[in-house]
Amino acid sequence: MTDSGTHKKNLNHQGSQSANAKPKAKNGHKRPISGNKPAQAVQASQQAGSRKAKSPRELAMDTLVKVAQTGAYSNLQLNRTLQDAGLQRADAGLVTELVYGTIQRQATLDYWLGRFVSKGLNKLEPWVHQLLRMSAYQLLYLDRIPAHAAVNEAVTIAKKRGHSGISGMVNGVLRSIDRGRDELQASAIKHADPIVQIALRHSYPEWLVSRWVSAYGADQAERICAAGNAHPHSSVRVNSLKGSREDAIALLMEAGYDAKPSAVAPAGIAVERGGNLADTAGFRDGLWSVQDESSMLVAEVVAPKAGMQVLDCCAAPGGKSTHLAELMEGKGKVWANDLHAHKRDLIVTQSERLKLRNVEAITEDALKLADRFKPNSMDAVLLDAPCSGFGVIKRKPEIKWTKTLGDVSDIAAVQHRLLNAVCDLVRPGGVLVYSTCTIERDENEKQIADFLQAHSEFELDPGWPEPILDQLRKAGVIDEHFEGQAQLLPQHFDSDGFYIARMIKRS
Ligand SMILES: C[S@@+](CC[C@H](N)C(=O)[O-])C[C@H]1O[C@@H](n2cnc3c(N)ncnc32)[C@H](O)[C@@H]1O
Repeated sequence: MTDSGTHKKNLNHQGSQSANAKPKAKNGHKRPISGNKPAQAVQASQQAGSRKAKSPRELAMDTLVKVAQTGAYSNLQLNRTLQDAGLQRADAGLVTELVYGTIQRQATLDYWLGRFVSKGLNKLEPWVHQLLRMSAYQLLYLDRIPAHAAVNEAVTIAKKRGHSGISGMVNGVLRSIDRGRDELQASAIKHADPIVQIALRHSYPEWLVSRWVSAYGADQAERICAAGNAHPHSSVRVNSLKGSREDAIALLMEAGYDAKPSAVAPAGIAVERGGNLADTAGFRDGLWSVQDESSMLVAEVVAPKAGMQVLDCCAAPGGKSTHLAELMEGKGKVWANDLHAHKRDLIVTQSERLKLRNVEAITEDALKLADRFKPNSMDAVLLDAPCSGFGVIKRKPEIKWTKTLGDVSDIAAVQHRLLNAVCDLVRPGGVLVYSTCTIERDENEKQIADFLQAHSEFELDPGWPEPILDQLRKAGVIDEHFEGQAQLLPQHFDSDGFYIARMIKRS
């Protein structure tokens, strides 16, 4: 059983704003840094200098407070912070590491902090609580930040923001954590209840662990939790209309990326090292798109043919619509629909960048698509439904703290309505593919079982492309009983957790 919490990350940072201080995960991957624009950076840091700029740690602390208090997505809030501050790359990397890592590990951090904060963590001011979490994260999870740097910087922030009692308390608590470092390992947390133990070791809410233990067993549940704390690697999908995967790999390697063919997606390339993939010539020229490898399987499972009419009901920002259009060799039509008018532009921008002429972006509530299109008019319909998102926790760690059991049943009810609203658009003999980026059975297998029970005109279809089935079998995702639906867990390919069901409408 993996416990990434027992290994400290190798972070080369001396606590100052050093240029070579690039945070690294324990496996050598860097977290993607967004909002890092050198020209703006220089200008903004000059402006910031005259305003008494905040240190990277103070910026990280403020970001954590905002995410916790406003429910903002961590990636969006972090982008805003980085763009406003205009940090050098190394400092931006430190802020990124501290924000994601602290949110990821907050339950484990609170478990240990609770021992040393005598008045109780819930009595702390929000900024003090986040400062302690963030500093304990450095002490317990980041190898190359010297303890004195983590503690001193925390005390400096506490002095700047609070009274002397607070800075004294921060100093005392962090020094106690530092002294006990060898004992305060996630793997040292023992509890008679395996659910509580997994939840505390890997930092997840108990209700979520409990559901995963029921659905997948304790061993797999613990692997899911560990995988959700790993650094995500990047990946791109090659535009098959513009070149081969081999050519794209060669271009990426030339540009300094460590690129290799995806273990699961035929058009995918896994990228281990390098900068922002959306900031490459190949991306701008439409040679590739940035997409998770599990997500790339969805259009492959739809397996559309050139000339078909295909409807993507929930399409923005257009990752799967554009993939469908590529697989159709630019012929036929992909109707790329989304509820939100402002998201239509995202689909148009991607289609134009990829030079795809067979994507038509439309704006409609998918519940009303039956008013716009005739029954039996589509060769294939894709419902990539809104979902709880538990498959993408490693990219959006706050999901584990913000989503509730009530959210799961609410979104499952929406998915049920969406499936019922769009299924009549599939022609007899046509295909309906349902997918989510979650690992919740109520939104996946159970959703589809209920749908098939109510719609005897549909049946699951195991006729997926053989190269994909082969990889899924090798990874243990499916077995000889495969019927046409698969649940990828985040540990299977180190990619997102995804559910895909392919159904055929009987002729
Ligand atoms: C999982 S995301 C889709 C991702 C997209 N398929 C891709 O691969 O880029 C779900 C999308 O569903 C849209 N959505 C939510 N409710 C909807 C509805 N009732 N009708 C249409 N779209 C909806 C959201 O705006 C969101 O963009």
